Amino acid sequence: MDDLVHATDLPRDARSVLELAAHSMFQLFAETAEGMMLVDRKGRVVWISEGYKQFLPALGLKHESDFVGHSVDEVVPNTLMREVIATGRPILVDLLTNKAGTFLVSRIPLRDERGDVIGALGLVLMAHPESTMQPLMKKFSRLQRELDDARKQLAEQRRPKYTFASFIGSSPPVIEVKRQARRVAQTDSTVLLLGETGTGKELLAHAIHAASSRASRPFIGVNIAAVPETLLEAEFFGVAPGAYTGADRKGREGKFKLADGGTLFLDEIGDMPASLQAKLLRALQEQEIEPLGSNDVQKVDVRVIAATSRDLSQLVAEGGFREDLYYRLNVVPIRLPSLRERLSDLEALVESLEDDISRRSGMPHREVAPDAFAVLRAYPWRGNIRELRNVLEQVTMLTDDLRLEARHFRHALPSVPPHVGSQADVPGTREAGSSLAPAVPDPAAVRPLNEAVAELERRSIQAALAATGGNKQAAARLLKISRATLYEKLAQYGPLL
Ligand SMILES: Nc1ncnc2c1ncn2[C@@H]1O[C@H](COP(=O)(O)OP(=O)(O)OP(=O)(O)O)[C@@H](O)[C@H]1O
Repeated sequence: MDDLVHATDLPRDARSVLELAAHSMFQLFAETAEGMMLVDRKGRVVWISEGYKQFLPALGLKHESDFVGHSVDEVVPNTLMREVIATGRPILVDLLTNKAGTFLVSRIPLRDERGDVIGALGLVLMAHPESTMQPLMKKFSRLQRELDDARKQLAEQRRPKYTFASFIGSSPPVIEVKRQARRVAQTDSTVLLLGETGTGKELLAHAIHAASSRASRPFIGVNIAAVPETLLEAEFFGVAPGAYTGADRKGREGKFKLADGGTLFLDEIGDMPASLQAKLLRALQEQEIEPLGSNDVQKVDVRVIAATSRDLSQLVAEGGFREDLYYRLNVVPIRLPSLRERLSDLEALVESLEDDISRRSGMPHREVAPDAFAVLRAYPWRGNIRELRNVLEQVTMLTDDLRLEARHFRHALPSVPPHVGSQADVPGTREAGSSLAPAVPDPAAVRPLNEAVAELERRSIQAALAATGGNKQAAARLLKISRATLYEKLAQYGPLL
């Protein structure tokens, strides 16, 4: 606008270009807007476009002369044209509602060569936008809903996921584990959770955090086995700005920094590469980290809970784990019992897991029959509670029956001899590992050895993957084969999960 004010200072041809531009803009607006009006500095309507005439009947007016020449407030209820003239400030987009309906409007002050307001231009950009703009409004409300959901999810994630009450079980080894965990929650000591895969180490780590004074601060977990070795250092300690080109150019905070003030859960600590063990030890001892590509040392305040399903002391003896780091982590070791050691918790666990499965899937709650418990007790549960959950989920999805019986579980647990859970079997007392009489084989069921071996191999891999929630590294460990061999077998047998 200032440029236009000083248009008189321009050479003649430049001025005429500006005048032409203003003229053609005026024409363009008059033709493309649904309606346009001009008011003078007193707020009187001096002109309306052809298009504007369509609104007159809805405003209760018959002729153009009932509108033009009148004060704009008289003929257009709720207009803000006078305000624009008084302030000299445009209202570029506004919704005007009056007896004629709702309109998307724009109001622009008009100035003379000295810059004084001499009137205003009113544009009806869209009539009844509530219907025309519906797709846009819908998209907007969908985005708003998604934002609200994401906010809720984030708040949910930040809230402690599990408490001691979520750790189901009242067998003596579980009572002891909970007692130790409750005690250590009151301190800032490093905790080392030991136990087979799926025994609830991560759940217990959450519960310790939730019962500690750090509960309102973040709980950050890293599964060391799941992160490629080359990325681990950046994952832990972060990357300084400018250390890399590309996506990481701006720098990135590491998990230690993200857990500042809270708890850092280091799962599968036994898989920590030797090259990073010294740096981790320093972070634990000094509570200091050095992001990749930086010479700056940053202070952090982090409580570490580490977990492993491997025998760390043996790893130390074999030279695969630093002894000093082992002692630093092993301040308060807590050993979680395997499911085989606490079969008396099986019923409570099944009840709670079934509740959770039906709640999440929206399917009805299933009752588990006593003969089914006999089958569940006879199974070795190498994947522990995670495997129990997977089996329950699998069986629940495969049937509509509200009562899960032994027959439902036999398919999922083929290694349990067929007579277990049958009428002849007394349910209840047998623990895994007890000697069970093999069933008499039917000659028709005997298959060529290579086929039978392949089938057994396939099922074992399937079970290991189910037990580890699809974690191939952990599955390979359960099967006591290398990761490369597992990949070979997966290629041979096709997708199993
Ligand atoms: N005591 C328990 N009560 C209820 N659910 C449990 C219990 N222990 C474990 N779970 C459930 O079993 C699954 C596996 O538990 P979690 O991931 O904590 O085991 P983990 O020992 O950390 O396994 P991994 O060593 O493979 O990482 C989770 O779904 C968890 O909620």
